[in-house]
Formats: sequence, C-alpha cells, structure tokens
Amino acid sequence: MAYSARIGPSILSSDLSCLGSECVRMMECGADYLHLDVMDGHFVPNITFGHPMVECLRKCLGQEPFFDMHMMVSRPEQWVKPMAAAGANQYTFHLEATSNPAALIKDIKESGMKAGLAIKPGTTVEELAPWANQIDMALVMTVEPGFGGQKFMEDMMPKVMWLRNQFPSLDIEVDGGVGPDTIHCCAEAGANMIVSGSAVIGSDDPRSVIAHLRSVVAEAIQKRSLDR
Ligand SMILES: O=C(CO)[C@H](O)[C@H](O)COP(=O)(O)O
Repeated sequence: MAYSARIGPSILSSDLSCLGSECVRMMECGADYLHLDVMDGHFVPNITFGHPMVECLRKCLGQEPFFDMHMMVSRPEQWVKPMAAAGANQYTFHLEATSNPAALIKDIKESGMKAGLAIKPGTTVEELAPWANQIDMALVMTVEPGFGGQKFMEDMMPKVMWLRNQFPSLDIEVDGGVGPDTIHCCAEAGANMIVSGSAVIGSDDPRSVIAHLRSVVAEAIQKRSLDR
C-alpha cells in the first residue's frame, strides 16, 4: 500500500489579495501540499489565475511546497509547458475537457510533472478507468467544479470505493465540501488526498482541522491494511 494520508488546502477560499502569505500560513499549519484551482471562465463559470501567479507563488514559497494544479480549463493541453516552467508539481486535468487523455498524460510526464485526472460529478468512474494505470492521481469531484463552499455530494463515494478496490495503490483525491463533518465517509471510501477549502481556511484553528483530517484518513488507511 504505497499511498499516504495527505491534506491539501484549497487556497480558493483564502484572501486572494494575500495569496503568498496565505499559502505560507497553510504550510506552517501542517498542510502536506497546496491545491491551486485554475479556472478559465469557460470550462467552469468562474475565473481565478494562471501560470504567472503560480510562478510568483513558487518564488515566494521556495522549492519545497508541492503545487497540485487543478486545471478547470478547456483545452488543458495548452498550459502544460507554461505550468511546468512556473513550478507546478502535479497537473490535474478534467477528462471532460480533452479528446486525447493519453497524449496529454504523456506530455505532462515529459514536462516533469505528475499527472492527475479529474472527473466531474456527472462523469462515471468507468470512463476514467482506462487511464488509471497511467496517471499518478485520480480526482473525484464531490461538488460541481467552479466555486468553493458548496455542499458535499456523498453520492460520489461509490466512485472512490470502486477506484480503491480496482487500483489499490493509486492516489485518490476528493475535492469539494470536505471538512470535519464529511471526512469520515471520504476516508472510509478510500480517498487519501484530501482537498479542503473553506473548512480549513475559514477555521480559527486551521492547524487542528488539518491534523484532524489527516488522522481520520491515516486511521482508515491503517484499518484497510489490517483487513487485507
Ligand atoms: O475545486 C474547487 C471548486 O471547484 C475547490 O477546490 C473546492 O470547492 C474546495 O473548496 P471547499 O472545500 O470550500 O468546497
């Protein structure tokens, strides 16, 4: 069992005028990685930022933090090289946004990044399966992508369970509405990379929330390994 419990705050919920210091604060509070949401106003009805911002964050934060880019964009092919040059570590694109996932995965890896593949709530996990052995991470969206602070969709958990059963060592990430109230079902279903925006960033004590989320996931991983 190669995967571990990791918590990545989604900085979408932070004060975007202070993005650098908010990222530093999250890392100091024990985040394992940073989840950076790129939205183009086309694939999703919202706009955030692109590779110039990522380049600035990399300069501000140094080489250490792992940047998990969630590319909620149409034509994800066009940003692979700019994101790699800007200092991104993982490039997660949406299956719904491309007609050639295999070529894109190859391009991402050749650019020196890890490849993640995301699916929206309306996309079945069987559609992702053909590429599961080529990717580093599968992202199961637990809200419709586009905005932070939405309600967690528990009915996405069978997708996570199916992936965990079929691909026992794959990194599986959940994103959307995940926090202390919803972490148990994510952990039990088999997710090990947890994106949490408002529940972490909006908390008075983000350090405790991050530690709690990680301990619930680590316990589920431990239990799964004993049950095998
Ligand atoms: O991808 C996203 C939205 O498309 C965000 O990462 C996600 O919604 C996290 O925010 P919250 O935990 O507040 O739901």
